[in-house]
Amino acid sequence: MSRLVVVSNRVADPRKSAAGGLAVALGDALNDTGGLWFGWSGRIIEPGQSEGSAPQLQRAGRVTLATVDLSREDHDSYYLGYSNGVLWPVFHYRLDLADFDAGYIAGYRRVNRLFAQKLMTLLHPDDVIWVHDYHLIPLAAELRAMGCTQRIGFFLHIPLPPPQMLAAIPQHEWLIRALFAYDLVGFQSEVDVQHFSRYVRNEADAQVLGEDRYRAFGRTTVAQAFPIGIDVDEFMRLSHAREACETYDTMREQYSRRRLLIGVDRLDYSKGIPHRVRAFRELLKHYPENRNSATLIQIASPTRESVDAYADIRQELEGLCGAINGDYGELDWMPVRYIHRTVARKRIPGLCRAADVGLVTPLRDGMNLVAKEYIAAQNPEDPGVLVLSRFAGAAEQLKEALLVNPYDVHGTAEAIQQALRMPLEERVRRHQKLLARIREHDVHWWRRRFLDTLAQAGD
Ligand SMILES: O=P(O)(O)OC[C@H]1O[C@H](O[C@H]2O[C@H](CO)[C@@H](O)[C@H](O)[C@H]2O)[C@H](O)[C@@H](O)[C@@H]1O
Ligand SMILES: O=c1ccn([C@@H]2O[C@H](COP(=O)(O)OP(=O)(O)O)[C@@H](O)[C@H]2O)c(=O)[nH]1
Repeated sequence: MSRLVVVSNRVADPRKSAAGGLAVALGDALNDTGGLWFGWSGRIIEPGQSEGSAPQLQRAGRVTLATVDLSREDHDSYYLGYSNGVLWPVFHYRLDLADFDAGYIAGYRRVNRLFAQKLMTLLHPDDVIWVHDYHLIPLAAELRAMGCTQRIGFFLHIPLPPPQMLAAIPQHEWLIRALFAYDLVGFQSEVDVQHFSRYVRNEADAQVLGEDRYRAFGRTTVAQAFPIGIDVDEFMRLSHAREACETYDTMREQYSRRRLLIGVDRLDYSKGIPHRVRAFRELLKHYPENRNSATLIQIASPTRESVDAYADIRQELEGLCGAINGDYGELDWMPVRYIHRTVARKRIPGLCRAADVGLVTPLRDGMNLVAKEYIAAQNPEDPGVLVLSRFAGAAEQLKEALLVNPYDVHGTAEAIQQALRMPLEERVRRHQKLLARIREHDVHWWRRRFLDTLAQAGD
């Protein structure tokens, strides 16, 4: 059997918990198959420190982790600059936040070449290589230029914007051309595939060879949607572990007379947290029965703090939460509990189960695994209600959630009120359907379907 080689910017020990959907999902997928997981070590070498030449290898159960360090200059231009200052905002439809500083692209190319060079030394002839996310779009092109003939697949965890928006990136053509060095390109949702298809037909004169195959730039690739899932059984086991039960008991005890709403996100502008908090304020304003009762716990895990837009959103959110607590808080009740820390993954199921309403309202999101975790954590006999943005990739699958437009603050407040008032019978009915769907399309299904399609692509 071929060995699976996974490549992603972020690498995490799959036996330990991680914040961030990609690390969680890849850990779950690799735990199934074993293999090699290659990427950045998370360490930055400051000027004057020496850079090791070979990747560092570490055994983690059935998985070998192979990581490389990055120099400060490479980290800043490749990770903070081009990946998170250009690609992340544009791919999340935020042209206004993109920083098209010409300097970043050189670092992005350099790190992709460095990854390719280091990875080449570890490859076996029959390996199957699976590259992940926007940090590494040109990796296959670099590997091919170095003589790599193995099958290579790519999965984009974030949305692909419409062609006109993509075209705002000065290197858009180079990026899409680079995707054709892969045998298979996977997206989270059908909308993303449509955007890819429109781009390559209109901007690159691609020939469409059957439903999913495209020929352009002298190469053929297959493009399809593979919505990522969670490991439902593992998450349910986590829900019954000691830490989750303790968290659940504490929350239920503290909020026994109150209704609890939960949001769990990285503090990213794509997650729509300020819009959500405004919708919660609207709820308190228009439905006074929720005052002194409904409490929003918002976990906002720190992320990419040296990128300006992330510092701005933190300030905005802190101001908003403070204002709502000032306006509506009582001596014995604060409407918003805002926690700017990463909460250990083992605590997440207990928090979700204790909450009457799960708020997942990104302005744009590739998938959003928290939406699926919220469903998996519920008590099937008395489940909470998921309020989900129509702009999360998860909305294509989770139609029985209460779907909202997060820009419509008043409409979102109405949906929250509907969730708080929903009768038990309707909650159970919706939850059963949602649970069946996340079970059917879980993380194992995602991995199998992608790798089976990759095995056939290019035949
Ligand atoms: O590695 P970081 O810079 O700390 O960021 C964490 C991850 O964020 C993004 O996650 C995406 O992948 C999830 C799983 O497919 C998906 O549910 C979510 O919608 C995406 O935002 C990013 O794409 C990853 O590369 C980061 O590791
Ligand atoms: O404080 C936190 C915040 C998030 N997460 C986990 O990080 C992942 C976030 O994935 P998602 O796809 O929702 O969004 P991303 O952060 O990858 O954009 C989920 O598994 C969360 O349970 C966590 O363990 N602790």
